[in-house]
Amino acid sequence: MAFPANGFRAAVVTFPGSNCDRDMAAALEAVSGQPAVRVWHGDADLPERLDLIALPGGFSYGDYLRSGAMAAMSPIMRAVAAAAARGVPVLGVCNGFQVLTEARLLPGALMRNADQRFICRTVTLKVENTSSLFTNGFAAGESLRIPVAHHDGNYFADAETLDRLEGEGRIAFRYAETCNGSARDIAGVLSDNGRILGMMPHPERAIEPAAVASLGGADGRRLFENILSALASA
Ligand SMILES: NC(=O)CC[C@H](N)C(=O)O
Repeated sequence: MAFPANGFRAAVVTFPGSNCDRDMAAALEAVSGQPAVRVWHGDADLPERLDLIALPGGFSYGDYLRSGAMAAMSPIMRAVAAAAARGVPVLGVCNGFQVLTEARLLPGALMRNADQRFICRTVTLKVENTSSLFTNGFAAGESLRIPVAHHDGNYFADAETLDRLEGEGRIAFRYAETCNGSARDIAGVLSDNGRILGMMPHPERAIEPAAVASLGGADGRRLFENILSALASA
């Protein structure tokens, strides 16, 4: 994929208990051809000139207190918030989504799944937003097959916030069938400027075209391709 002179530069943050950071870095490298910079939660600063910050899945701080609550207080999250305020795109997947809500970079909260069980399977998502840098290559209403693996994926926000998110086109994805009890079947939400995406499903586990559907398929790859093509044409 063509990309401007300096090449695509993404950072992947690792918290104690992250377990999808390597997969996220591998996915970014597979799609962009550029190695991702690995950043530790205790770092005070991010590398310069980033095109994307990825907060990966996992069980940061053992999910103690609430999933993502302690990671949201990590030194690196001050730098992430500052970069996001400058418009640097941020992708939070699963635990990364939990961290983004706990850090108040996205509205709402991820509660325990409605049936109290850990859910680990590939689900069908319906694409709702097609204008953000993460979703621009999808068709409205398109179905994607992406794996989920979480016990705290039950998205909650008050009715007024949910109405606002819907009115502003900030629901990125919905579950095609009920998954974890999420309000209005929300699987992913965008920030008001569309440059922060939090989603429970794992696109980095669905990037290998050769993989059969039971290994995740390749629909997640398209999300990373969307980011690259949006940035390349910006
Ligand atoms: N795969 C993950 O990121 C797990 C997220 C989270 N700790 C949960 O189980 O809810």
